Amino acid sequence: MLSVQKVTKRFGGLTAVQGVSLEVNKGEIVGLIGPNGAGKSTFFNILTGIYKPNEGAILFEGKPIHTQKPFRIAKQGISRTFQNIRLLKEESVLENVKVGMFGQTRSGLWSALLGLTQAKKEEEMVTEKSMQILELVGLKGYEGEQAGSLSYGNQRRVEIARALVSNPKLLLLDEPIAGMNAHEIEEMGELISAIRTKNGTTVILIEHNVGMVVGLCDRIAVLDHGEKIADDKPDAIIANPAVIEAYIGKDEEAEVGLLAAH
Ligand SMILES: Nc1ncnc2c1ncn2[C@@H]1O[C@H](COP(=O)(O)OP(=O)(O)OP(=O)(O)O)[C@@H](O)[C@H]1O
Repeated sequence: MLSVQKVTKRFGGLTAVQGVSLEVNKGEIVGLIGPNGAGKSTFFNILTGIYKPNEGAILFEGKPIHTQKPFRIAKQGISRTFQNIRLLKEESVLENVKVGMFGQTRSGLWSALLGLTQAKKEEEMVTEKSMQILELVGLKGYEGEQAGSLSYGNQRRVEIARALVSNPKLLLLDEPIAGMNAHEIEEMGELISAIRTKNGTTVILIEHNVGMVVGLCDRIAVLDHGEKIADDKPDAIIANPAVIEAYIGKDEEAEVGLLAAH
């Protein structure tokens, strides 16, 4: 589904991502781990078109996307969440999810303003789809609540719902369990598995909690100083000396998780 080929991104004299390749198959859940500053978020920003790579290519379903603008990439079926929760906190949960369909509907501003039939139909369709997704992420009944009033874990669910409402083929999750308690982490793991099973969505997730990644992912790629140093099944990753070495002294949370998983 996704073929990242020797991608490099430089910021002035700093190489944030260096010659990284990654193949992702349809239906896989792939973890992307690495110490702070390893280049994980930059890699997501390259995939979604926020940054253009200086070198390399990215094919999505066989077509090059590294030259395309973010909205075009999104339209082809790549959706993401962000490290920091980005909700319209004053708006309802439903409105926040509907925002995820922006750019997917056909009616223009004028027809929307004039309330023409096409716009009305689309509005109904978007609401219905949003309600279905809210049920999938376990937020049925919360649609009328103000997004900012929800628990931290549920706000993350709203973000995922917003990313899912456009029916993405590939979902990129940037630290989906950051700041969550143990119970919320377990529930989020179950939700990500359910998204794959029920919707057939392929997932790449960045995460510092190695225990969670090991339990959830089919495969894990490890970045260190912008380079991919490992790409393997979870059991092999936690036994890989280069991975352990990369973490030691750099990321306490991940180091403890890695040793515990080991
Ligand atoms: N827009 C930018 N301009 C300049 N340098 C940047 C920019 N974005 C990222 N960097 C640098 O690139 C390197 C990789 O950063 P990145 O945020 O991708 O790492 P990360 O693995 O996601 O880290 P973390 O786990 O802390 O979120 C860092 O040295 C960072 O300071």
